[in-house]
Amino acid sequence: MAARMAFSRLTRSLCEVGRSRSLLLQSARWVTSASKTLTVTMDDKTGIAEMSLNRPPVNSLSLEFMTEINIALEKLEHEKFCRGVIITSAIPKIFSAGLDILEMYQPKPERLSEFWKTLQDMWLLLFGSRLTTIAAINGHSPAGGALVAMSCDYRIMAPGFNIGLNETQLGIVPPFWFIDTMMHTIGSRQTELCCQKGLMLSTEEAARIGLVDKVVPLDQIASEAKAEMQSWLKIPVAAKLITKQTIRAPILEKLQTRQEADVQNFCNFAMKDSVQKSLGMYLENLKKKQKE
Ligand SMILES: CC/C=C\C/C=C\CCCC/C=C/C(=O)SCCNC(=O)CCNC(=O)[C@H](O)C(C)(C)COP(=O)(O)OP(=O)(O)OC[C@H]1O[C@@H](n2cnc3c(N)ncnc32)[C@H](O)[C@@H]1OP(=O)(O)O
Repeated sequence: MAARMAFSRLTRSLCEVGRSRSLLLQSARWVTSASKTLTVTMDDKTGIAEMSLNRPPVNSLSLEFMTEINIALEKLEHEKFCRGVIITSAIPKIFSAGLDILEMYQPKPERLSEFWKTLQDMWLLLFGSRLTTIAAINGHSPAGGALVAMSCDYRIMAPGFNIGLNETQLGIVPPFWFIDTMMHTIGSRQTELCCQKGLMLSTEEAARIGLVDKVVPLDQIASEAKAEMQSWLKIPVAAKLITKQTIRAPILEKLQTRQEADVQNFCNFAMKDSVQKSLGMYLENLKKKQKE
């Protein structure tokens, strides 16, 4: 089943190489989508796209923001000239603060399930992408931010920031597919240590356990991400993609086959009084911290 899905995805990807050129294409470097919160540019010469997250103050992932990201990811996935995407942040010192906690705190039930479904879709698109994906982590990257980074093929991070799945610190549980993504990246023992304690690791600690692949100074992160991408793009595309899909298909399939149940579990869990109380206290502490 997994192999069949991987194969049909690959076939679809390769078929797209026959399609006509996008009308949006005007010059070597073009903007495929630009809004206040998301800019996606594509270099037609290299096939490298850059997706820059820009939702102040902290790039937290709201329903609308993730919808925008998903549309952009799908567009790139289907753009025949695109071969890789670098994901980074336009906000100084923050890659992404993870899920927008306000979406989970005192939510409207319908919106809450939509929110979760959109997050699932974002992960499925990114983790299952045919493109080579590199996270240029130029700021803090807790929880959902770490998920975005871990879903990429390669992570480059600047020193002075933190990354990790800190959910338990908020009194919430990292969903199984967050954990699976981390296990895929750093193995099960390190994942257990990191997830149970909700550790936020420094860049150097993250690099030591393989959560981050390369540490480079902040001012070199963009150029380093491009150089790294060039080296990935030299590998024969089909061989690289089939290898990626072989490794990732079972992990993707685990969520694909229980997406509905996962939405239901999440909504039930998030609506619990105890969880709402934890989220409320966490939000209050975040605000207090600002005043101190
Ligand atoms: C089947 C499933 C079963 C069960 C699942 C159950 C539960 C679901 C788990 C879901 C998984 C959750 C994933 C997540 O991503 S949860 C979010 C985790 N994120 C964090 O904990 C980060 C919190 N933020 C910070 O640590 C800092 O803000 C940060 C990013 C280091 C930046 O610091 P700083 O520059 O000093 O900025 P401030 O802290 O002053 O923040 C500015 C402003 O932003 C607000 N804010 C920060 N983070 C968030 C956020 N994640 N969501 C919403 N809002 C956020 C903060 O409150 C400030 O707001 P203000 O109004 O005061 O300006």
